[in-house]
Amino acid sequence: MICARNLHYRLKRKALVQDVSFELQDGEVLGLIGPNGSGKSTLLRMLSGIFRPSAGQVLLQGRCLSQWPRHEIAQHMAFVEQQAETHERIRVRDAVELGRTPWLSLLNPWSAQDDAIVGQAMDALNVGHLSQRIWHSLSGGERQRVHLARALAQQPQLLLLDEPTNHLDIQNQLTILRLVDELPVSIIIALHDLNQAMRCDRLLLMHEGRVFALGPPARVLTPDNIREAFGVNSRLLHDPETGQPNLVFTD
Ligand SMILES: Nc1ncnc2c1ncn2[C@@H]1O[C@H](COP(=O)(O)OP(=O)(O)OP(=O)(O)O)[C@@H](O)[C@H]1O
Repeated sequence: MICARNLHYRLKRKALVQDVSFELQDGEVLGLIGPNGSGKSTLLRMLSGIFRPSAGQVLLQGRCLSQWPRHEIAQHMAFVEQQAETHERIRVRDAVELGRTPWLSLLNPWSAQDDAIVGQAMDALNVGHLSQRIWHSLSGGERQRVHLARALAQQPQLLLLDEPTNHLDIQNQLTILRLVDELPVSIIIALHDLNQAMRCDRLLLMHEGRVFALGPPARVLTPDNIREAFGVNSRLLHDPETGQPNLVFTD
């Protein structure tokens, strides 16, 4: 689906991301974890094509991202940034409809099918009741859900999500995590909550711009890795009823 080959990103003389390589399989959910400033957002921006790598390559379906026309990238992947902004005075329904832009052309004008796709995306994120509200009047969590609805309306095969549960109350966090579990697309999701990260198929743990560990959650979220990367002690407990693993932390 998407492949990072020896990606580097330098700003002036500072290396923000160094030598990151991995390959995402179709349908896989890869969790991106790491302390503040470890390079997660910078990596996501390179994968989305917003940042051009200083060295290395992003391959989308085997072809270098820099060779893809912008609208074709948008037909394949959608990116929900951490503090995504949008135009002033735009209504929520219009913001979600923007997700259909990559699919529209003179030969392919807006149709009832586009209306239906937008409606489904709004229902999935529970923002239908906000349809006529001005985007700027929304709360942080409502904005986050509208951005996610816009990304779903884009019908991508790959979703890049930068801390999508930020700002959300617990019910909406669980809604997003359930969507991530159920959507039949590949997903790369940056998360700070390590217990939420445990639901991913694989985890990429970043530390100081580099890959510190990559693999299944149980192999990445070890007490040693957590201590070295985050500087905290942890223990894995199991829920007595469900048997689900749960990390608890001490400093
Ligand atoms: N425009 C910039 N100028 C200077 N340094 C920058 C710039 N943008 C990012 N950085 C630095 O690059 C490093 C990586 O930032 P990045 O936002 O990718 O980290 P992150 O892992 O996403 O952090 P967080 O968990 O806090 O969101 C940080 O040290 C950050 O301060």
